[in-house]
Amino acid sequence: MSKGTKLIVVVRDPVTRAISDYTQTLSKKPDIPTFESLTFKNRTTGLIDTSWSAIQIGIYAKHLENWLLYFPIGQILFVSGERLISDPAGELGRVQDFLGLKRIITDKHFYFNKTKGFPCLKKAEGSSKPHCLGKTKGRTHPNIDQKVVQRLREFYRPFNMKFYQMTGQDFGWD
Ligand SMILES: Nc1ncnc2c1ncn2[C@@H]1O[C@H](COP(=O)(O)OS(=O)(=O)O)[C@@H](OP(=O)(O)O)[C@H]1O
Repeated sequence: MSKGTKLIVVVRDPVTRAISDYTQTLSKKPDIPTFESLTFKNRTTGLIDTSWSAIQIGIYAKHLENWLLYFPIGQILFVSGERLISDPAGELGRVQDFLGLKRIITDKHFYFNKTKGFPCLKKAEGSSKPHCLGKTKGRTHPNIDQKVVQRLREFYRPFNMKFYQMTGQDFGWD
């Protein structure tokens, strides 16, 4: 990879990310254990299983430490997955600026689709029709035991703080 390569990384709340990841696996393998049981090495002590990829991927600060061995921070853009939903044009504005492109994609390209519950394109490329992402994006997540969610929030907090500090951005995941 060229030294000047620019990287764009979309990050979202690691707890929601883990549940989303699990939801995707569940859709392909309905017989897998529950999210709650996969989360812990030891549920009684609350020890999280960081070898489970759904959990591990969300420890962004650790991954960033490794990437910084190869790329300067200025070559990496961190896109907020939450803002990609609440303000897609704003977030894509940052992407276009980062890539040195003219801001061609703006608010006027999006509308909020109430059925999908997400922003969609008013016109897909090369078509005059609106376009939303497919059924595999924006799935309903299973209900997860709130105590497990809370334990995961606690687990991720220090890593999130470190990540905000490293990127100079507060993603507001607390
Ligand atoms: N506009 C729009 N429409 C639908 N979905 C949207 C959109 N913007 C962001 N998202 C969020 O993207 C999540 C899926 O993206 P992933 O990165 O998990 O996709 S991938 O499976 O890795 O390709 C998906 O996560 P889930 O909600 O868990 O399905 C969405 O929350």
